Amino acid sequence: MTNPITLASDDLPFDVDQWARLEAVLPGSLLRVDIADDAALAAALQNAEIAILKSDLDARILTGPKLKWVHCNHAGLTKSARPEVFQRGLIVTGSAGRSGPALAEHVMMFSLLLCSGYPAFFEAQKRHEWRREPEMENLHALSGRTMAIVGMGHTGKALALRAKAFDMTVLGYRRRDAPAPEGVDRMYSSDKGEGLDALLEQADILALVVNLSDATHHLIGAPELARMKRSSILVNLARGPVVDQDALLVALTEGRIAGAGLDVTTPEPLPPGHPLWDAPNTLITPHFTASLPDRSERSLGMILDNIRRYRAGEEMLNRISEEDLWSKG
Ligand SMILES: NC(=O)c1ccc[n+]([C@@H]2O[C@H](COP(=O)([O-])OP(=O)(O)OC[C@H]3O[C@@H](n4cnc5c(N)ncnc54)[C@H](O)[C@@H]3O)[C@@H](O)[C@H]2O)c1
Ligand SMILES: O=C(O)[C@H](O)CO
Repeated sequence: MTNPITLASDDLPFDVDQWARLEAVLPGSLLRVDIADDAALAAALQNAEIAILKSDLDARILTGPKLKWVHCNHAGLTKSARPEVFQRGLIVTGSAGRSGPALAEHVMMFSLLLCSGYPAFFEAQKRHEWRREPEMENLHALSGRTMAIVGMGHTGKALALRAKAFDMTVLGYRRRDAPAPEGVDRMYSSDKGEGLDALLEQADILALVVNLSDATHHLIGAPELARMKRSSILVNLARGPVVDQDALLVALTEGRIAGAGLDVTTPEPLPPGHPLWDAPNTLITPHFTASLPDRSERSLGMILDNIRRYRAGEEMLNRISEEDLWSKG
């Protein structure tokens, strides 16, 4: 069997042994390309049937007469998964799930810090003050409270298990109606005609771990924030535009919700003068979560499995569907 010519971007996070394992399944047909070299990339795309990339590259670049499959080593693809790519019949896959447990921990970190009033304690500590303000006493343990999860993919499922281990009630929201994953007390789905209202109304923590697509752009805006409890907290690990950030800023400033934990913003980086930095009870991390020790191995495993599936004509892992399209950005 001849191997398809496969372009692999040199910036993939693989060590020598991992590169050798990739080369071993594609003997004599792997083109390693310096992604910063536009001419080398364009030339390689003329011959390649498969492109394995670290970055979520712009769909306009991803053209070649023989190109059939593009893999981007990111979970959320918004630049490559564009309408023109699907019109050209390309298969697009990503690495969703390579960081699921770490993202779930980040949601738990924001939840614990915000519900335990940690930002105010930390400010007091920096001033060397032993301080118990009345509002500091109105703090909530996670146990017995409700975690509502929007997006029940790799991260959503990992988060459900962690929230359940904290004795929380766990609600989940996804597109398709299917049995509840482990740890989820009640699933809601758009296929059953259910909207987000039940989650918004019951959530103590509303966690966004969903793809950004045309369907989820500004999924949480002023009407949704108005339905949330005043004591609730919004956590966004997905992508900035899943939230209408202007509406969030108003809700935080007016005390419509009690706080926010944001690993993603609009734009990124968030400019130094942006008012969101100073929003009440808001924690911001710079799209940066802790890494799993086997993160690159998880990526390589998905790529090797998908090469096998591609050759066998089987359904591929993490294939982006037209429903996942983000055509506005
Ligand atoms: N903050 C970070 O560093 C970071 C890292 C990785 C991923 N992410 C973001 O988190 C998202 C989730 O990551 P993952 O690895 O769990 O991906 P995933 O693809 O496994 O999960 C996403 C889930 O969202 C669901 N979904 C999509 N559109 C929906 C809709 N309209 N309504 C309900 N559910 C919908 C999908 O069906 C899927 O189950 C990614 O898409 C990415 O945007 C952020
Ligand atoms: O989608 C991902 O993999 C992370 O957010 C990094 O962009």
